[in-house]
Amino acid sequence: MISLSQVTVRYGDVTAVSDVSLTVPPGFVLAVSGPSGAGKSSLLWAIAGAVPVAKGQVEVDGLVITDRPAAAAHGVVLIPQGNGLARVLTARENLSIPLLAERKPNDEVERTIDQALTGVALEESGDHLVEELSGGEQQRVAVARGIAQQGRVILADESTSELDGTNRERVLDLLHAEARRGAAVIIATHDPAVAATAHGHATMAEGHLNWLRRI
Ligand SMILES: Nc1ncnc2c1ncn2[C@@H]1O[C@H](COP(=O)(O)OP(=O)(O)OP(=O)(O)O)[C@@H](O)[C@H]1O
Repeated sequence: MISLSQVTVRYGDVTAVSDVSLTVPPGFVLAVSGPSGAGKSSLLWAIAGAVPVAKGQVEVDGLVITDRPAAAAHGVVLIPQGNGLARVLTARENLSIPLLAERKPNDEVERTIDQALTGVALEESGDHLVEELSGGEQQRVAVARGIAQQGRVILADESTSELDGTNRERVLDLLHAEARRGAAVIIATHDPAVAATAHGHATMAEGHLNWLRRI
């Protein structure tokens, strides 16, 4: 369960997120849309513990989120805009880093990576360097890395923006499957077709959140 109460995020004089309260229970997908600069990424970063909260509180399943390492250890997975992949490592290596950090056995890590790459139809590309992959393929690697972590919260920031229709459907199916597994999922998106698949839909404007369809 993601619970935000009156969360504000500031960068100096800029208020990126203003007094946002929301809950996303396990099993639900929330889409957040809104114009560029509205505060969508900052909202996800706050939930991921990647930016400090100036006011209010973020809680995930009872844990107050204060920093990224604690949030990650608690199962808060961020699939960042721009993918956040190491370009000079292979797709497999990128997927393995968070899994090995969890000290999972090697054979389990390999199995999980195979499943995740197959899920995004990149089972043949695991040994390619990220910099050799197309933009859309890199985006699918980032999604596979997020899915492989089996988090309790999945935060997908524009994770379908570079995909064709087939791959967009594939990624949306994966994110919905994560929700059915029990994750609480938030997708930041400019794409109305993506938002239409979610259980709830909110928009952001100048840091404020407004519900179009409530969870
Ligand atoms: N690190 C930062 N330092 C200063 N200002 C920032 C920083 N990151 C974001 N901002 C500002 O905060 C506001 C919200 O940005 P944010 O990236 O959260 O919006 P967004 O809705 O995700 O935009 P986009 O759709 O373009 O990704 C913007 O005014 C942006 O310029």
